[in-house]
Amino acid sequence: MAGCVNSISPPVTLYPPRVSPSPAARSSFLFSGDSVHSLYRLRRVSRSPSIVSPKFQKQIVTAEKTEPLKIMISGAPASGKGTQCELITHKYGLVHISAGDLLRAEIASGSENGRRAKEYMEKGQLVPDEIVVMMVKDRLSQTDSKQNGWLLDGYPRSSSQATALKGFGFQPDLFILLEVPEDILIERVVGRRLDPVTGKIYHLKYSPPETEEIAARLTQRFDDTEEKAKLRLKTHNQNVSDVLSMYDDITIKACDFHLHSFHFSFAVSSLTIYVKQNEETSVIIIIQIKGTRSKEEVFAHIDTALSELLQQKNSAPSSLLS
Ligand SMILES: Nc1ncnc2c1ncn2[C@@H]1O[C@H](COP(=O)(O)OP(=O)(O)O)[C@@H](O)[C@H]1O
Repeated sequence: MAGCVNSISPPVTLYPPRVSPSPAARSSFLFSGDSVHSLYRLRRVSRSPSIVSPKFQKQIVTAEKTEPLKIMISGAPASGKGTQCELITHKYGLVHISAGDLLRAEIASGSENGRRAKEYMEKGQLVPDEIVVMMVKDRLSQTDSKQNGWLLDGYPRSSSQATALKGFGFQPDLFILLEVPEDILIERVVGRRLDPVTGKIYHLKYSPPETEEIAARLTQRFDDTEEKAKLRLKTHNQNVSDVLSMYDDITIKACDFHLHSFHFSFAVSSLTIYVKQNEETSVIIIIQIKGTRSKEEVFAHIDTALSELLQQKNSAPSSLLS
């Protein structure tokens, strides 16, 4: 890989000169049209190459006709993933697949894998790939996920998990990363409670249960103590850059195959979007959102990105790529 990078001049790889993308393709990447950054970005894009090569255009068109949305969401413990997943699945009808929930179900089943998984979860460590990867792959392969699209929560947490899933042919359209300061996260985790009857999540201080009856039956996740939350946070911080760098690997691989690759990034207040594209992977967009904002504000950012993406996928081939 390193040899590959060195052998190609980065500016040539990332920004081959002077071919403008179509207006439709340009606008499809604008998530916040009124900001200075977006204008800057528009200029960057308009100096960039045609976003897709003719050969790749055919591949995208095919994918758009047949494939529903495929989203990955990542964030530290209590960063608001659960809340955002609920809002996303409610609006977009995606199948929510949480690696943590799959593992907890495995523990509840009493299986050997569940027993082993719990040992790692109690230490706030990643459960080994040989348990997690097939579990997630099997769930993604089920008919509902294939038909309705999926929202994969808490996976991948390492580049090896990302690579494994890619090997099975699962690539996301969008990668969402929720970022929240650590002190807030710990407070959120320690006060978090679950109502086992309704599945609703409460916080003892910020969203307390409505009645005494509910309060009496609330449970706490075994790994939601301060000590374990700190360990999970440490693991998350160690792994997140690894996962994000997985997209760099993809871009590097593109030059291995002598394909076009395309990459730019920009920031709009709390939202950062990176777009990388190559012939092998289609378009992957990473949005980093500061989860300290209200859940409505965070969702508004995600919603904008998803609507744009969906529109792009559903566009007639002629309007998207002409
Ligand atoms: N993709 C994964 N790979 C390995 N272990 C995982 C994965 N997802 C979840 N786990 C394990 O399950 C635990 C709980 O995960 P989750 O329910 O997503 O909560 P959190 O994100 O708050 O840690 C993690 O601390 C980890 O031990």
